[in-house]
Amino acid sequence: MKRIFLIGYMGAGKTTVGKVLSRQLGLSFIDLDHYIEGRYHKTVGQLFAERGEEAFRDVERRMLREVAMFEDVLVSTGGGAPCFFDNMEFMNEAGQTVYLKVSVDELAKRLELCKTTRPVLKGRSGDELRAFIAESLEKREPFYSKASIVFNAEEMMTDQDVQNISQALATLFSTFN
Ligand SMILES: Nc1ncnc2c1ncn2[C@@H]1O[C@H](COP(=O)(O)OP(=O)(O)O)[C@@H](O)[C@H]1O
Ligand SMILES: O=C(O)C1=C[C@@H](OP(=O)(O)O)[C@@H](O)[C@H](O)C1
Ligand SMILES: [Mg+2]
Repeated sequence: MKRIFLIGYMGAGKTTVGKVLSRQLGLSFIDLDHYIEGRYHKTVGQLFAERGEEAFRDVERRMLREVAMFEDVLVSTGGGAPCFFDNMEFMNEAGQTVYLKVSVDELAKRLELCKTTRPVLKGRSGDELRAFIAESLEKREPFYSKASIVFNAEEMMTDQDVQNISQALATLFSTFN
């Protein structure tokens, strides 16, 4: 039985890479944000606006435990998920965690283009956006770095990169199973 959690900052590519990697590994794919949106019939933006971040984190915590009941699955989490409650320890016990690591400059570049769907970044741009990313990434890094595998995701993932992650995961699974 395989269960993988992709973690990392907003814009690291968890949703994008997760889809490809799950196919490569023959696993079902779940994006935790999309799962929450389906269960609550609301977007993440609406949940933040209507209930606030604290309530969203509680929903996220519960939905993470729900998807972790599934077997042979790859779960792409939201960027904040590993950094609240004991979620990171929980994921490490439930499966293998893979941190997609990307620099502040690259994240700022990517997120400038797709920040509207991310309530945490609302109203920030340019230097302010970059400074916000730098500060929050520093706080989150200690959680992310508890992952079983840290992968440099600075550049657009090539097929070879996906192969490399798959290979590293296969080695880990053979160690643990
Ligand atoms: N490896 C990558 N290299 C360059 N851009 C990427 C990469 N992965 C994702 N992107 C782009 O970055 C943005 C955020 O990707 P997404 O998969 O939604 O990230 P996350 O789920 O980690 O927040 C998207 O516009 C996507 O096209
Ligand atoms: O980092 C965060 O606090 C968040 C990341 C988002 O997911 P992505 O990392 O997929 O953008 C989403 O869960 C929500 O907007 C909050
Ligand atoms: Mg995502």
